[in-house]
Order: sequence, then structure tokens, then C-alpha cells
Amino acid sequence: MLLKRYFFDTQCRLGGVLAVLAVLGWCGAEAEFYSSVHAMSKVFGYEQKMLQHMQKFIADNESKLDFLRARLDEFERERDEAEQWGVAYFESPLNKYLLSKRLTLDWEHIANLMAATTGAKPLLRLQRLRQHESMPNARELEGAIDGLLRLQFVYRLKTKHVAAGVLDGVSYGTQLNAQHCLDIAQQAERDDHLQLAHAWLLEANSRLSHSDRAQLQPLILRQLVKVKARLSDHRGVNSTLQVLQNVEPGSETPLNKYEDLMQVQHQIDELTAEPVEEHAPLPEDFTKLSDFELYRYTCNGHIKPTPSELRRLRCGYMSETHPFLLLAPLKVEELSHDPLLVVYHDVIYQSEIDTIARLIKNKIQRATVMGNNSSVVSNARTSQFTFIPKTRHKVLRTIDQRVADMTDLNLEYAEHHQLANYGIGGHYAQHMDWFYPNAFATEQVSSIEMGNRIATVLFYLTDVEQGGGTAFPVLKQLLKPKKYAAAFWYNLHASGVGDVRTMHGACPIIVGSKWVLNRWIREFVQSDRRPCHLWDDSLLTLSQVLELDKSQIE
Ligand SMILES: O=C(O)CCC(=O)C(=O)O
Ligand SMILES: [Fe+2]
Repeated sequence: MLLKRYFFDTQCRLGGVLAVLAVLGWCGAEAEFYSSVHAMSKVFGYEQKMLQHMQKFIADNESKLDFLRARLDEFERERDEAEQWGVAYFESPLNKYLLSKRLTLDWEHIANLMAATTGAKPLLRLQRLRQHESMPNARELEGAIDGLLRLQFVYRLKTKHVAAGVLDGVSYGTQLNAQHCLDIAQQAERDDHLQLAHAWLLEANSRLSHSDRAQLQPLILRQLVKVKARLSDHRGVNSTLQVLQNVEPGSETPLNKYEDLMQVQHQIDELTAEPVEEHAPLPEDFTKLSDFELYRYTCNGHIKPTPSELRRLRCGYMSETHPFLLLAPLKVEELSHDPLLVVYHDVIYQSEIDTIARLIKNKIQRATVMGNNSSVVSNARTSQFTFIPKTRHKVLRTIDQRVADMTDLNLEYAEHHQLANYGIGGHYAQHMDWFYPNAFATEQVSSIEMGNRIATVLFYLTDVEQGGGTAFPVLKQLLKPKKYAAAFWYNLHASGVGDVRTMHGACPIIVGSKWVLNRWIREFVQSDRRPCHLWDDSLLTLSQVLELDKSQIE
């Protein structure tokens, strides 16, 4: 069920914490942050301004409180004096005046001051900033939590590690509190990921502090009852309900003693001792997995080439595809011979990356995938992208010339350059870059006359600290993004039939920001470069063909 939510959801989602309006925003071209680190860093600046308004608000209110405190001291002093005088106090006309003044003008002034909305200006500014169209909203928060849960699921991360800021073995020193854990649990439950929801609730409970215990513990336990019921853990539901009765403020035996609290904690510890595995056990046979599971287990490193498969692969300098390369050979690393998959190292310059960054400034938007009849936003692809035609800048033409030299393919009719950036948990689930015949039939493919995508060149414009590899499950390869490198593979068999073995996906980013540049090269004008086979070489593996048939029927 999780797969549907985090990876395959091809429609806008209604319900949950989101209002219909927010969902409309999701589908439209509205700015979105969680799917891109680049966009996240922009809103970080707004927060700085909001902090300044908050400081001003506090300062204004502090001076109001200081003033009130001084008046209070003064009035109390005057009353003390009056009490020492006794009734004689009222005999003095001066004192009569002072008291009357206090009770009339002074107190009126004080009451007005107390009623005044001090700090109205900074508050207004703060509110305006919060309403700024590019300010993240509840949908953004949901996207960020989804990303976190996706990371946890794909990389099989333990809840207690994530909550303690340890991601895949690296500690980032960020601790989540009980409320954070509860929020994540609630979203996991809404998304039907019950084991993870269960684990996050236990973590929330173990992270309760003295001050938030009374307020949060009933909420955690109530959610735990719900999750246990959905997990069909009826015994667990009963025992949690018993504990809940003790904790609820309205219950007959409210907890007011330290011993009572300890007793409840002990009961909860017993509940938490019931094992609910947060991740399913590892599969016994990795060959019998769904495509998504294949992608997931390649991302998390369980599917990898055997030493004997690795032994056949080489790396070295290449100079064959163009005479120019005799002077400046390319560094090539082989990852698969059939279908061909290689990585070229150091094939794009920093100055070129800088120019591209300038060209696409403020242009990237949430990425889409191909739906039934049109492009749609999908949880299968959580990144942001933009296309730029090569006519936009000479740097793009220079890169294309280099790609032509590297691949010996003609780039005259390649698609526009596609730039993509991935944010927290950002990913692109397994897919093939080539188009199915029905996509041509229904004219979903742009520039149909250019034919199918014969090959892909994927440039890595950044390193990624953790995660974010490109997984090729059938080829058992996981490419770690390496700045200035580019992956190259043929998508089609030499007969022109799409090669299912090129299935690949971008694994979720654990830490870092990933920028890639895609060059999709079409079949048109390649006949002298990569002649077609007269026989259909895709028939080599029957299972591949069956797989292909299946997906074309769907
Ligand atoms: O970002 C990646 O590693 C892969 C991207 C990809 O496969 C695509 O954009 O088609
Ligand atoms: Fe792709």
C-alpha cells in the first residue's frame, strides 16, 4: 500500500490535512519547495526576515511589560505607604488627590495600555510574509514528511536512528522531539504504512519530555490504539486502551503522583515490547521481486553485481568515437556490455554548469511523468525540472557537440536539455526512458517524427552526499552521482525495440542536493551511426518480450 502512496500515485490527492485549494495548487504551476533543495534554500531567506519581525514584536511587548511592571511597583509602594499611615492617610488632601488620580486617570491609562495590541506592525509584516505566494504551506510539510518516510522505507532505516538524526549510519546531530515523531506517525498511518506508524508512535512515547507528557501522551496512545487495531493486534488494542484510561485527563483516576506516572510508563514499556517489525524481512529470492522492489533493493545496495560479473568490466581511456579524442581521450568506466551502459568522467566543466545555473534561475517547476493522456504530477517523481532549447546558449551547443563525440550519435534532433533538481527524499521511481508504441499512437510523444529515444546521456552536475544514486536493477548497477561525470546507455535494441533491461530510477536523496542534465537522443538521423539489425535482437530473452507485451497491453 505504501508503494501506491509514495511512489505510484499519479493523481492529485484529496483529503488528509489538505484543503481542496491546496490540492489545486499542487497540480498547477505553483512554486513547490520540498521537491527541490534549490527552492528550499530560497525560503530559508524568508524565515530570516520573519525572525527579525518576531524580535521586533518581542522587543515592543517587552517594553510594554517593563512599563507595566514599573507602574505596578509604584502603585504597590504607594499602597504600602498608605497602609502605614492608617486612616490618617485619607485626611491629607494630597493623598486624597493621589489616590483619586490613581483610580481614575492612571488606571485608565494602564487598562488602555494592557488592551493595546503592541507590536501590531511587526505582526502585520510577519503575517504578510507568511501569506507570500512562495511560502511553504501544509502541503509542503506533507511532502517533506513523505520524503522522509520514503527514505526510511527504501533504505530500511530504523526509526530510532532517524529520530536521533542518524541517517544510514551518518549522524547529523538533529534530534526529533515527541511532537515531531507523532506528526510523522500520523502521516504514515494516513498513508497506510502501519508498521512505520507503529514504530514512530513508540519513538514519540520514548521521547516525551516532562513538560509535554500530559498533553501528548494521550494523543500518542489514542493513535497507537488505532494503528494496533488496523494491524489486527487486538490484544495490543486492549492493553493500550487500559493504559490510555490511566493517562486521559478526564479519566476516573487522573495521574497526579510520580508513582502513577511511573506505573503507566512501565505499562507502555511492556506494550512496546510487543514486536511489530518496522520493515518486512529481506526477500529470500531477489529474482522474484516486482519492478519497484527491484529498484528499491538496488538503491539500498542489496542487489549488486557478483565479483565474477564485475571482473568482466573495465575502465580506461577511449579515443575511438572521434579523431579529436586521440588528443584528449575520455575516461570511461564500463558498467554493462549488453545493453551498453558506461560512465564518462570529467565531461562537463564548472563554468558550463555555472552558465546553465544562470539560464534556469527561477524557472524550475515540479516534474511530471507521462499519464494516460497527458503529463501529470506524480509521487513517482518528486523533483523539479525545466527544459531549455539548445538555441538558448552556445554552452548548450558545445555540450551537445561533446555528447556527439562521446557517443558517435547525431544530436541535431535531440530533445531540449532537461535540468532536474531533487530535494528531501526526492526520487524518480523505476522507469524506462523510451516510449511505448501506444504513446506514439496517442500522440503523447513530442516531435513524433524524430522517433524513439535511442539513447540517454545523464550528466551529474553535483555530487550527492548520501543516497540519490541512479539504479539499474536488471543490470545490478547503482551509479553514485559524481560531479562532472555522465552516464550513457542505449535505450533501444539495435532493431529499434525498447530494451526493458534499461529500466532505471533515481534513488531518494538522503542528504544533499542533486542536479542532473538529461540529453535524450532520438532515433532519427542515426541510421549511419547505429545501423538497425534486420532481425529483432530483443527476442534474445523471452521473459523480456513477455514483460514488454504485458506493459503494452496495460
Ligand atoms: O536522476 C537520475 O539519476 C535519473 C533521472 C532519470 O532517469 C530521468 O530523468 O529520466
Ligand atoms: Fe530516466
